[in-house]
Amino acid sequence: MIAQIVIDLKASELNKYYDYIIPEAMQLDLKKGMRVIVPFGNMKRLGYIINLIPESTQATRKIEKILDITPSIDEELFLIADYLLKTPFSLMSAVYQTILPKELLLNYQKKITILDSSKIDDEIIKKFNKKNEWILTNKDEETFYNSLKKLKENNAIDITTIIKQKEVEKYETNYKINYQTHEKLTVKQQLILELNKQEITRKEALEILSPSIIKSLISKNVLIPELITSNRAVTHIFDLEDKKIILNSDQQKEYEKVNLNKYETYLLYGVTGSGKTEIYLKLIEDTLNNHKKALILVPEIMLIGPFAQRLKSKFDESIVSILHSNLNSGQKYDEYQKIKNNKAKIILGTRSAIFSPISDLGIIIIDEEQDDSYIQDDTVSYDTRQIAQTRAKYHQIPLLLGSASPSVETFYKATNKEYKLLKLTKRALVNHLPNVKLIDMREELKKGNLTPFSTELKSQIEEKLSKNEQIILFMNRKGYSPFVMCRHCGNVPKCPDCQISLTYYKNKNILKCQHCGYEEPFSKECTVCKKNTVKEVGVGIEYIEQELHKHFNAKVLRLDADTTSKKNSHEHIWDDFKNHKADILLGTQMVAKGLDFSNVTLVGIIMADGLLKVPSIKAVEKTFQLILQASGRSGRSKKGDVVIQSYDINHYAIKTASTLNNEEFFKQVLFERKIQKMPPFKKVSQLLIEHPSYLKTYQIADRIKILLSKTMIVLGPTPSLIQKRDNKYRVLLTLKYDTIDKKIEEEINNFKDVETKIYFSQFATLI
Ligand SMILES: Nc1ncnc2c1ncn2[C@@H]1O[C@H](COP(=O)(O)OP(=O)(O)OP(=O)(O)O)[C@@H](O)[C@H]1O
Ligand SMILES: [Zn+2]
Repeated sequence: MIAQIVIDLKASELNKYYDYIIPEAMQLDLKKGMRVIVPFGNMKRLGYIINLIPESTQATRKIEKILDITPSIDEELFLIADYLLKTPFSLMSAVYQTILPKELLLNYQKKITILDSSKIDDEIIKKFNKKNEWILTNKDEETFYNSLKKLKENNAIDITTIIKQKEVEKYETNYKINYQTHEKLTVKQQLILELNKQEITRKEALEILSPSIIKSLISKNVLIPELITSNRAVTHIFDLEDKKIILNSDQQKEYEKVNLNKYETYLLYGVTGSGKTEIYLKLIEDTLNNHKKALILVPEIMLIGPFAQRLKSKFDESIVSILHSNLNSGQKYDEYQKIKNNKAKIILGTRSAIFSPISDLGIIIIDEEQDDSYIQDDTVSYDTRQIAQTRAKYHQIPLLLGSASPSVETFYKATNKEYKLLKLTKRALVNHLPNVKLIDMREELKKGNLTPFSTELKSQIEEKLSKNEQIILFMNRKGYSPFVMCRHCGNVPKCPDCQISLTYYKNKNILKCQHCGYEEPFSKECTVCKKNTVKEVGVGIEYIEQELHKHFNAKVLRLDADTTSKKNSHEHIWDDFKNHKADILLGTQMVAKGLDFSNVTLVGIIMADGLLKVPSIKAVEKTFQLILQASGRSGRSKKGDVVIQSYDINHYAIKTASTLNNEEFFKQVLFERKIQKMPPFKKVSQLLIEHPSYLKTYQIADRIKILLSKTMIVLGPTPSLIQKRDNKYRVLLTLKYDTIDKKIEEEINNFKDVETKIYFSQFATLI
């Protein structure tokens, strides 16, 4: 028997199957979808078994080791992989890496051992440890590549590959306490018997006893150690709540339209605060009663806490599994095992949880379906909603997309009956949507108001504070100011890699690139003219925070990427604000959606038009959605207000959002998209072409344009926002089409060489 294998190495030249002989002894155990170790060139590598075939003339080498007891890639994951591989330029190895949890991938290390030390230079000898071994770091591999190659040829050293699974089960020690002892114990040793417990973890024991006492207790057979698998469970800081809710008649009517035994995509389109979550919970309950499992996706970590609280309060905590990027790899591994072993019945996670190995899946719910974070546009690119459809179809179950401001594409499909539309038009706890005021900030300037708060917003903040009600302020610009400039010569410090202006952070006194994270210390001295005249331009969230303290006597919590880098910080901020430990929550888009604080009666959107200026084909759509979502945080259980500040009050996205008029927005945006040949009418992708010569970059782009124009609309070439990077010029082509053939990949690859790099962005997210 022969196995066709994809090797775990990301390179387009290796993007094919390799045939390997299956040794006699493995024939019974080996199955399609298992991970194995194979020799590849002069190294060892992880491989995925894609096919088993009777014979092959290509196969000369043997599989060395099987890593799985049951296949890691099952029938359903293969289906998803096939789907992902239809996208041009997707690599097999990258696709399998994406659909499997990272914790199942392997770490490769090269180990050098000395065969003949007389042939080796001192500089290299120094690198070896006492055991005469040297484990290469990535840097070592680069630096010493040539010398090591020579030494190997001269038989001075041997090179072997060590392969380790990145994460494995963790064990810890538990002690059983033996009360039947006849040993004489000291006073301190006696402590353990006063606990009145059958067993104790080593950690707990160490809190009351010293290691030496524990040791002597073990020798006296009072403590009996045993190894248990440690549970690196995800912990929460919130308390469980006791909320019993009966669906109101509107909710009940829409809930009943969902058929759990049939594949169908639904859009639950309900105004903010209409109680979509309650419908989800009811459907999850029904799914569990059917002995099936539920998968729920939320767009960002901020929403995990609130949702986990609802789930864990309503259902048995132990059947809920949680997956997001803020978990450490041990926790992820344990959650993955919990799902694989069928212990988890409800799986709540962010984007990549869509690939969780769930058998007997009964429903998939995607909350805030309009959110961009459901799209990954990297080496592997996918729209989570489409993967969810593939899974729902496979299991013949419903996919429920929920939103108060659906994406234009989803809304279009729902109105064309491709999706079933469920609608909630009223809030659950109050009779009205909030009262919205749109403020023209140009008028404020004319009146001489130079603060970031309009007179209206200021007086509303004062009023709410005096009533002890809470306020959410939304500001989508990070840092203290979006850039700094020398007032003398006009120089603007830029990122050396991306050529994008650096954002100023006053607290840390640094300049930082929003694109790649590059940082440098801020200095008032201009690098060009050497005068001390560098100053900030424009305002960001840090500045707003400082101004809030200046103008109001209120406790402020800030929620953005910079205040949430620590573990559980999202949950702390959410919990603190919920318990009224602060009056004002100031944040980026993290505060805009999904959150349900009953005491918030005012939402202020500091700079609504700033959203329009984001370089994205979806800027208009996103502006509308974010304003509508943010407004929706106000007045959810008592009368509420919203103040939207903007320098451009006439743009239709801002106008329709300020009247909470989704229908009018969709009418206008669909009209515009139709003329512009944009989604949902055409698909839009991009190609990025990079070359060291300016002229050549454009020439190549033009030739590709001519080639592709036979089958699609091609716009460009236009310079990318990051015009030059790593000494290469960058230009973009925009492609508009109905379907794209994987074959264009081959044609375009013909243009690639050592100097020419070409990248494909399926969802046109390159800048
Ligand atoms: N039938 C009901 N009876 C009592 N309270 C309800 C009911 N339905 C919803 N609620 C309450 O109304 C509030 C809003 O509900 P929920 O957070 O589910 O809204 P949502 O539709 O998800 O809103 P958003 O889109 O703004 O996130 C919650 O506090 C919820 O507990
Ligand atoms: Zn950068």
